Amino acid sequence: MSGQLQIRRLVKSFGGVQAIKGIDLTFAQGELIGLIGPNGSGKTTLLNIIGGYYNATSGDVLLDGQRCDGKSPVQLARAGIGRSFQVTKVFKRLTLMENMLVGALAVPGTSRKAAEERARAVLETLLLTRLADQPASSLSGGQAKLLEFGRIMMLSPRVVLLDEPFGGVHPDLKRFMYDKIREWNASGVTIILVSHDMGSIFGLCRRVVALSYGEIIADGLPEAVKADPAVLEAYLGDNHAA
Ligand SMILES: Nc1ncnc2c1ncn2[C@@H]1O[C@H](COP(=O)(O)OP(=O)(O)OP(=O)(O)O)[C@@H](O)[C@H]1O
Repeated sequence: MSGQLQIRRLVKSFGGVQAIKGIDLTFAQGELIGLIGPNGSGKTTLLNIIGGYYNATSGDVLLDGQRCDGKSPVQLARAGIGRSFQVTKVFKRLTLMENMLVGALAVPGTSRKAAEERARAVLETLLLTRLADQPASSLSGGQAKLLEFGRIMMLSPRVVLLDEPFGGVHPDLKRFMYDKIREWNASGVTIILVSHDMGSIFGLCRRVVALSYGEIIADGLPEAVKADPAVLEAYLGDNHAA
């Protein structure tokens, strides 16, 4: 299994709001794509559909030729899709260690002992060891982001979907996350990064897709997208026009 994603004529409506308006995109295995756009442009909705959390109103998403539809987090983990959320979704009443094991143990053939050892090593790199046996409800926002990132590190992902992964994270650990993202990418993992932190997007990604009101307004090399008049207009609106 590789990690190729194909999005075809995708539409997502919430009542009268069309959040995604019929978009087509193909991401090759091993691409590291930055997904940008002003607030409400459809970035999180697109990740939620790719990750199986929302069903599309029409159109489809294929992962290595197979539709990914309405799957549970455990099924997603098994399929090799790692995901972080804009509003973190850690299991608050479980300990950090238990959180780390949830997805990892869903992968067939994983022994508990090996998973625990790996989880301890990952928690250590994220400076969360002393909290391993605490409930996740005790974490700060930045630490919860790190725990989600750690859960992805427990899988051997082929696709990683990151929605604002750096919010509130200490700069040293942010650098660690950058390194890990580059390492995943170098080993052929397909990564989609949604972030309002343009330094991260333009520092990490070799392809940037810009959305506005549910449509693709630019798709290409970071420098070209950054200078694209439609992108400047979407972000700056009337100020830019003036
Ligand atoms: N569950 C929902 N129910 C109703 N409307 C929704 C829902 N989720 C998203 N929307 C609407 O869909 C549109 C796209 O929202 P989305 O959260 O995908 O944008 P975004 O680009 O991720 O924004 P932000 O940068 O603020 O996170 C918005 O108009 C939003 O209000």
